Amino acid sequence: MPGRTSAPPPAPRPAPRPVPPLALELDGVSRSHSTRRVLHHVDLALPRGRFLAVMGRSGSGKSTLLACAAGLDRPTSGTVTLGGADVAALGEPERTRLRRERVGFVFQDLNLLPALTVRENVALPLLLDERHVPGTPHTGPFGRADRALERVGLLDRADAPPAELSGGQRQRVAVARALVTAPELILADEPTGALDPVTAQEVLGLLRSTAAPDGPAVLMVTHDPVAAAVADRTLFLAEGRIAAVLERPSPGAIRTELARW
Ligand SMILES: Nc1ncnc2c1ncn2[C@@H]1O[C@H](COP(=O)(O)OP(=O)(O)OP(=O)(O)O)[C@@H](O)[C@H]1O
Repeated sequence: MPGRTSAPPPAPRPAPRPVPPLALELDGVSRSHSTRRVLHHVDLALPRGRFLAVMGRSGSGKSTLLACAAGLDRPTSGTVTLGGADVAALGEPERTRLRRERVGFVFQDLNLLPALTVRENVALPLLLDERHVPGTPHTGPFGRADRALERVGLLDRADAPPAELSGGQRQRVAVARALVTAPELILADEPTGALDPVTAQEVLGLLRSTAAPDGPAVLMVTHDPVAAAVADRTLFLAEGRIAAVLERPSPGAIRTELARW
């Protein structure tokens, strides 16, 4: 109609941001030992590519949470979903395989085997997989180990025994070993507990860069506010319950929060 202006076309909607799949989900997880409740109804959803720190006083349930997340301990109630699989629904062989393929572990006591070279240690999770196909030198266990070692800056030490490396270098080897299977989740228990502050920052930087888009999620238990401040989010446990969750807190904010629980 003359004189009538037509309404402008609606602005295109921004495309929804893709939500990364969950690497780990805890839904109402409780864990008791005899009559004592160690975890109380813990809910947690950790998407791939995110870095979560778990803090709390000694005895607050951090290790129990980690063990339940890894399928190493069974919740008394609630469900743990790891890489889309309900852990309780799996038999022990499937659970072991799920852990080996989808989860990488980095612990304070490094568990590197002294009789093996650095390369062999990193390749071990692949060599233990009975279904593993040898592959070409590049795609086989040792080629993949070398690529993981390259990521942590230690390819030049691949032929050395772990004893010839510093503590920080050994912990970087442990990170390479955790990464070699391209897992969905890295579980780290006090990974910097035995390291000096500078070396600790190197290892934290590696974990931080690991939890990138398209990368695994990282769940790290730590007592160190400086380490926790590297994560996207810090969860505080108190007597087995989630007492608080902070987004990108500073070390100072973490100390303040810790003092409350
Ligand atoms: N197998 C078990 N049997 C009985 N009690 C247990 C068992 N495992 C853990 N507990 C108890 O559960 C509580 C939480 O233990 P957990 O190791 O999870 O705490 P934490 O926060 O990791 O402590 P820390 O920082 O000292 O490692 C503690 O009081 C502990 O004594």
